[in-house]
Amino acid sequence: MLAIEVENLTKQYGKHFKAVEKASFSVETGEILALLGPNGAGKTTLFKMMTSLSKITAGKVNIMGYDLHKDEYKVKSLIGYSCQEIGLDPESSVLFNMRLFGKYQHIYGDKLKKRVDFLLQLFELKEVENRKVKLLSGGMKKKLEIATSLIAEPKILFLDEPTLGLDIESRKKLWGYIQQLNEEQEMTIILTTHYLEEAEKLCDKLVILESGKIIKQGYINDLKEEVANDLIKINFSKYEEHEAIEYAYSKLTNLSFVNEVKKVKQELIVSVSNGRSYITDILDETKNWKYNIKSIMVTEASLEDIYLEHTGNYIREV
Ligand SMILES: Nc1ncnc2c1ncn2[C@@H]1O[C@H](COP(=O)(O)OP(=O)(O)OP(=O)(O)O)[C@@H](O)[C@H]1O
Repeated sequence: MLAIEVENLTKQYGKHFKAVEKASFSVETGEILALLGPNGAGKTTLFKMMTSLSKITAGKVNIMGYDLHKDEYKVKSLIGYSCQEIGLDPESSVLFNMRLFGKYQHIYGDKLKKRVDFLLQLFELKEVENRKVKLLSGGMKKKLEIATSLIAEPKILFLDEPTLGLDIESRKKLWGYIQQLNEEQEMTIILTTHYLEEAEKLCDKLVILESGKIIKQGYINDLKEEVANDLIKINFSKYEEHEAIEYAYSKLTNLSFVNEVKKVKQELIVSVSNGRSYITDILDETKNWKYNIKSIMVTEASLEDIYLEHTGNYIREV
């Protein structure tokens, strides 16, 4: 069953600027989808429209078969939304914030107490339940943001930059919680991220957004297969980089087994059908070059290569 269906979703600010333009994609129940894109691509705007926090200019959102426009109340009962601006009160305790968010969502009494307790255990926040939010670490705050969005037992979870600014250890821990929610509770999850590693680790599906438009989408495995080629990445010494890249580019594009050569910043990326078997041919070719090669590496296509293939740029990670 489709959990999320978005059709031609558009957000216009003012007369001419479209922050999101005709976005269409879908997510099956139990899948995790990543919306990937640089700053200002329109990820948050898309999320806000899908969660009815921002008015839709044009297009449609269906959540578990319910039209957001016609059944807003029902849709809201099915989703949880976690973002930085969620509005935690920094001067109050973890417990107080959790209970307050429960009340916002019309959950009271024993039911609220049990749910809050369950979530604090799940996210290992029980020990700090009486601590003021302003005294929590970044990782704890992120966990609390997610926990508050889960109080009403949503079927679909929206996570806006769930691990932004966290160190890699805290990030990995949060990935564990997200996977647990997905696997144990069959929760459908849609998240925005700048981190390719995050999308690769967690997600089944990918939507790449640039300047408000979807430029590529699909299952990560299919997208990797599309890139199909292995990539041989060549770097040169800094002082002769530019000249060397131009020279190597002209030489490599003439080799019969090379499918494509791309110049990306200080790197040459050579696509070949079977990198491992051709690496010696490439090394032979480079023997006579007068330029110093700093490194030469064979890799299988990664999410970064998929991103590069479709955007022509490495994603700017922050
Ligand atoms: N209320 C608004 N009025 C006018 N323009 C806006 C408004 N909100 C957002 N924008 C613009 O819409 C574009 C998309 O912004 P959005 O916050 O959705 O991007 P994003 O992909 O989430 O970026 P980031 O990763 O930096 O959060 C940006 O150019 C932003 O400046």
